[in-house]
Amino acid sequence: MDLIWNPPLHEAYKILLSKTQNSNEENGFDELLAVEECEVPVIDVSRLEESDEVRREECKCEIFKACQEWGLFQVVKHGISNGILRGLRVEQEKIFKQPFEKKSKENTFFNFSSGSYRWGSPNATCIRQLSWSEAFHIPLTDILMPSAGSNTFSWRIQEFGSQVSILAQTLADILAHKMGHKCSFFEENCLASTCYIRLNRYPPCPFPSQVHGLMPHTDTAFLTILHQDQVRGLQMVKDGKWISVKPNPDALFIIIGDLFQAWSNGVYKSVEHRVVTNPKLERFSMAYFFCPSDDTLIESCTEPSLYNKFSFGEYRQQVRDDVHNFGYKIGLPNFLTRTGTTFDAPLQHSNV
Ligand SMILES: O=C(O)CCC(=O)C(=O)O
Ligand SMILES: [Fe+2]
Repeated sequence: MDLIWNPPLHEAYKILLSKTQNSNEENGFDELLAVEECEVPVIDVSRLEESDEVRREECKCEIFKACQEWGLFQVVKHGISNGILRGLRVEQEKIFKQPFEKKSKENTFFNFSSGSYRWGSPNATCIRQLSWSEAFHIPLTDILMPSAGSNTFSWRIQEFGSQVSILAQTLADILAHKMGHKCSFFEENCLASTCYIRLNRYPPCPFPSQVHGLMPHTDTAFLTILHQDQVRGLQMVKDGKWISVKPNPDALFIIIGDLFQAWSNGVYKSVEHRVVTNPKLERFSMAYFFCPSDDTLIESCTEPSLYNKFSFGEYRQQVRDDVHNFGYKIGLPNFLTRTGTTFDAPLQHSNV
């Protein structure tokens, strides 16, 4: 029997799962678990604070290279203390271990906007689109409002958010500078109140080789700063192949998102990633999405542009519409210009 805090994933997926078992659809499913493990680039960002310009430049070049070649890398010596990370992790566990009924009424019990609590894949039409997970996707504006009240949870979120936002601004400035833009764009448009925090929980899954924890997707933000626990699960595409990302408790993982790919005109890679489940262990992760306000216009910083201009709000709406209509996000391919090359859209979940 499911624990009272688990969302009813079994019940919701019963029909799709039994159809698959009867039709042997899983034979056509790529092997989720037998994926090679790999250590993604590790960058010591404490060098950015050093007085030696050569050391600072060396670090910036590593960041630039990782964003072009990987789209996902880890930073160590990032200055965010273990206390802050552990503090939020404790609160995260507490909030997920509330009864499902209570979590579903997030606007009543936790003062979050409705729609902040998400579970599974409500629009899935096939087994590949299922996600065995639940999440609180929280606009930071909800936490910063005076009406949010002061409780340990919101205090921990604010503490984490304010620290990682400094790291996000620093990385974004380096990436802008490397594209020849010494601009205040990020400082002006990506504010504390326009960013999002997403807390993920992946309950143990009885069908780990068939069902994703989080279906393949790219992140919508400029960049994501991710902290994951020791339980393996994150995988990314590298050179057309899925590889498993080794957890590192000392690191924060940086993931380039769609907005940076569009802004950099394809130089920085919004990398496709997914999470696989574990049959016995639950897994937690927390993500900070570095985003601008909805009216911010995103346009390529070089010509000819691969993508048509769009506002962040327009992009988010398109993602929501696609998820509603097709069960997955299409993302940047919707905005390609004639110059932009066409490619097959991967199946996506929505993190907007
Ligand atoms: O749980 C993870 O490791 C990744 C989460 C993720 O990709 C997301 O929230 O967008
Ligand atoms: Fe993601």
